[in-house]
Amino acid sequence: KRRPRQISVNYYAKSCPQVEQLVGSITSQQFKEAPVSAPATIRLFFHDCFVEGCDASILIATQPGSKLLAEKDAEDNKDLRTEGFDTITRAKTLVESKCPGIVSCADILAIAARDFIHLSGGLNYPVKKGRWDGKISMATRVPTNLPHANSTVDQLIKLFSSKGLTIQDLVVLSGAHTIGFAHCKNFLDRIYNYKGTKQADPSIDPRLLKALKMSCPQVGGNADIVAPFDVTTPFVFDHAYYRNLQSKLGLLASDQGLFLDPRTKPIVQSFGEDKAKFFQAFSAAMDKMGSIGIKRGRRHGEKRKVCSMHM
Ligand code: HEM
Ligand SMILES: [Ca+2]
Ligand SMILES: [Ca+2]
Repeated sequence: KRRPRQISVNYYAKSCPQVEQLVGSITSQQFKEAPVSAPATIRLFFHDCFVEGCDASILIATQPGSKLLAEKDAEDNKDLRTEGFDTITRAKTLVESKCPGIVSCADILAIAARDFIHLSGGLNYPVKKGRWDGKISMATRVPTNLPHANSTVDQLIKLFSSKGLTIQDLVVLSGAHTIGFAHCKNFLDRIYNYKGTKQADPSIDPRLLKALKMSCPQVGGNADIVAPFDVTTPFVFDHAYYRNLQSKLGLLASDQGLFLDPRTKPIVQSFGEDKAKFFQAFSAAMDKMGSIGIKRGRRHGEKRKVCSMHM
């Protein structure tokens, strides 16, 4: 008999009722010790869901000596912080000690991402569970399934639509850039040579431009330097991101583009005005993103014991 491919909030009610508490004890500890665990884990969840669906494929380690790279070793995933992976490893170890063989890595990642949104000031929305872990993790599948810092709004809309996400979902989920940081290389062209003009993008606030140029020299800069997405509240989950876009304070071309394109600009404006509306829409969009490519059963899925290794 085929079980429906759906997930539910009370999926572990009988098999592991304390799963959210267990994950929560790890996420709150991590948040205190290393606050960057919040943006790190939220981004990890996004990069998981967009490649092969929300199935913890992002957590698989490349086999030692193998030429076939796993997703996490793809160029686009090189900058995923270790704090995100560490959080999931710790949570999984604790959950396995109390409920062995029950809870998927994919579900733990979904719960942890929500925890960090809540810990950072966002809503504590309910997380559906019942995802199985995936059997495929290939670096070659990554570049076409993830957006890039210089993606056009048109490309972003097409990519999100290919995942079942709307234009509104694109704008809402980009609001995750209310926390976290980006490396210079992701906006270097934008501040020194926008579209080959040898000039900065005209849609950057001059003071922000000056500050970014100070942190990120055109050549010879330190590759580890990062700049905050939200210059006002980089560690607080709020709706400041949208206000910033209206003041030309977006960091990436893909961020600022949302205020330049007539299809997305009105949505940016409405979230800039209404925090509660953004929070509600963000919870709904995370639920939707968290349902991409769900696997159930042994034919397509597995329940890993260690998140970085297939069964
Ligand atoms: C819409 C297209 C998007 C593009 C082009 C994009 C691109 C990027 C880039 C280039 C970085 C910087 C990485 C680095 O330099 O270390 C980044 C960071 C981040 N992204 Fe996105 N992103 C997008 C959407 C999303 C979505 C949908 C989410 C989550 C729902 C998200 C969450 C984050 C977070 C939290 C960070 C900060 C990570 C950290 O500080 O460790 N992004 N993104
Ligand atoms: Ca995945
Ligand atoms: Ca913020």
